[in-house]
Amino acid sequence: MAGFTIQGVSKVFPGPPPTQALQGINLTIGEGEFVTFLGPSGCGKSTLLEIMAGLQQPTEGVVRLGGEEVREPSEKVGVVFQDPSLFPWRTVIRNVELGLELRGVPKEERRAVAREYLAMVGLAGVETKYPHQLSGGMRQRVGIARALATSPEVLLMDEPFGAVDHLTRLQLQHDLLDIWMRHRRTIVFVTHDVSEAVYLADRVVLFSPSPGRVRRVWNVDVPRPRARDDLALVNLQNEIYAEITSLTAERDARLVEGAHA
Ligand SMILES: Nc1ncnc2c1ncn2[C@@H]1O[C@H](COP(=O)(O)OP(=O)(O)OP(=O)(O)O)[C@@H](O)[C@H]1O
Repeated sequence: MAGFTIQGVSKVFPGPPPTQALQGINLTIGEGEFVTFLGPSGCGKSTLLEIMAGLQQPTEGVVRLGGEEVREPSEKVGVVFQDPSLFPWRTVIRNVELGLELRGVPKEERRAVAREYLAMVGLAGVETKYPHQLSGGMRQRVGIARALATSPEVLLMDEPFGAVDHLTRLQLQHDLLDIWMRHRRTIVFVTHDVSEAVYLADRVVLFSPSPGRVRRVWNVDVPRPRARDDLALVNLQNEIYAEITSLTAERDARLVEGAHA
């Protein structure tokens, strides 16, 4: 397993006009740690996650995974996006075994692994169905099983539960924690939802926008399994809401200043 070291990472998207998506990000994520990235829209959470996945290059700075510089996508990293992007013409099990198939793993072996991960995400019995026959929550579980099937050391998740209904989302959070507690892979999870960020994480990183910077980091020192109404979690949520309110007020004040300049 491996952790990340993010040193002086900035990202400018060329224009016109150029957009400074990230500026001076320094962050260390420990091996086996569960970290959530939180922040208002446009503060660079997805951009940083994509740089960590090797899908984008930083303009400045470096990201290391287990000491090695991340320059391109690697087998060590599994990625789950909001849209699981399953292939509609492949059955559920053939979607899950895709990564193993691309690596040339023999059919019997990859099928057994895919079956195991489908069972792990609570989907035993739907192997031969097609994606359109599943609910949104089930499709997202297939996406998670597919990411896990290649045994990555790290799971990077970008709003993976953003498109499912509230009750399904709570269940998926519970199941993800269950998987994490059994396998202790490093997980970095992007969300807009303060309660989700706090419930899941060992540490919550709040970003501020224009340009994206780390605003504040909180340790969530609450043992698992956690009750969602645990007083310490609720107090932490309130503290984070207050910080988001103040960063939004600061941004609005800057906009007004800019308009009067
Ligand atoms: N490919 C791109 N080209 C140009 N600008 C981009 C590109 N990708 C992102 N940006 C800009 O970079 C900034 C950060 O975007 P990013 O998607 O990383 O933010 P985010 O915090 O993940 O937002 P959201 O929560 O809405 O998904 C935004 O201003 C966005 O418009």
